[in-house]
Amino acid sequence: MSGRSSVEEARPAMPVDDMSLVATTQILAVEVRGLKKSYGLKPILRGIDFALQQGQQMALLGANGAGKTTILRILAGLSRPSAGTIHVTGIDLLRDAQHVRQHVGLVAHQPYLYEELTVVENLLFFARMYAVARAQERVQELVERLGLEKRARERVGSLSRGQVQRLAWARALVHDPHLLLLDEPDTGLDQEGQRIINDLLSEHRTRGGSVIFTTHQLEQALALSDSIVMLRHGRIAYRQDSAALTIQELQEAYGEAVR
Ligand SMILES: Nc1ncnc2c1ncn2[C@@H]1O[C@H](COP(=O)(O)OP(=O)(O)OP(=O)(O)O)[C@@H](O)[C@H]1O
Repeated sequence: MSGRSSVEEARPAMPVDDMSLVATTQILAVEVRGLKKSYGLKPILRGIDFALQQGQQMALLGANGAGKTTILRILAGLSRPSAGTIHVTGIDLLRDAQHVRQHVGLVAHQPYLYEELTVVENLLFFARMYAVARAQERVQELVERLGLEKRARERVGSLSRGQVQRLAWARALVHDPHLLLLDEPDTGLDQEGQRIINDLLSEHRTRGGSVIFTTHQLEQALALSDSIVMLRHGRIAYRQDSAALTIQELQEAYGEAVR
């Protein structure tokens, strides 16, 4: 991945489930402390703490409206927290959101694409925004990887839901980010689309990239994560290393958390 060395400052690494155990060598992918967010007078996040090591995948679970998307949007620099501190690959998000955005790719419910531009025009726009080297080649590569060749010159407004989701994945990956934030990322994808994103995710992991993803599929959460964090009423109700969990235990914990 590009640009990693620029952020390798000496921040300590902490396991996701215990902020008090401090290792010393590895920079954290994400460190969130005391995160709060309110919309008007309505508190949504009431004090969230977690950390994610480089190369780790975290599943963020919780009922509809629990605040999962809100956390991902804040981490992506699209929404400001009401309180708390956030570091992404060692960079203080509140001080330098622009720099953080260079390291983050987001696949969300909203595709964040320009409907009037074509597939290729959208990707070129984002590639240039992120100052991607050899933008044309990178865009071409992603169009092919996501199986969008036949739609490359069509406007986004004319694409199907699944094709838009494929393009949203390409946009999220165009600058080869360290951290992928994935909000129910297989929504709308057919079997082939799911196979493609599984391959892309596996390559991201192989390169040492980190992932935070949301899903309502508990089997998928357990299979694809190193750790699980569950939200309830704006707080973390449960966290556990995935390797320590069976699907039955996860279902039980989820049942309690969403009650
Ligand atoms: N822009 C906004 N203005 C006011 N309230 C908002 C806004 N965005 C989100 N909310 C509220 O914040 C709460 C958390 O929403 P969020 O989208 O983060 O939930 P979620 O856990 O991602 O849910 P889901 O599983 O349905 O995707 C909800 O009550 C929602 O209504």
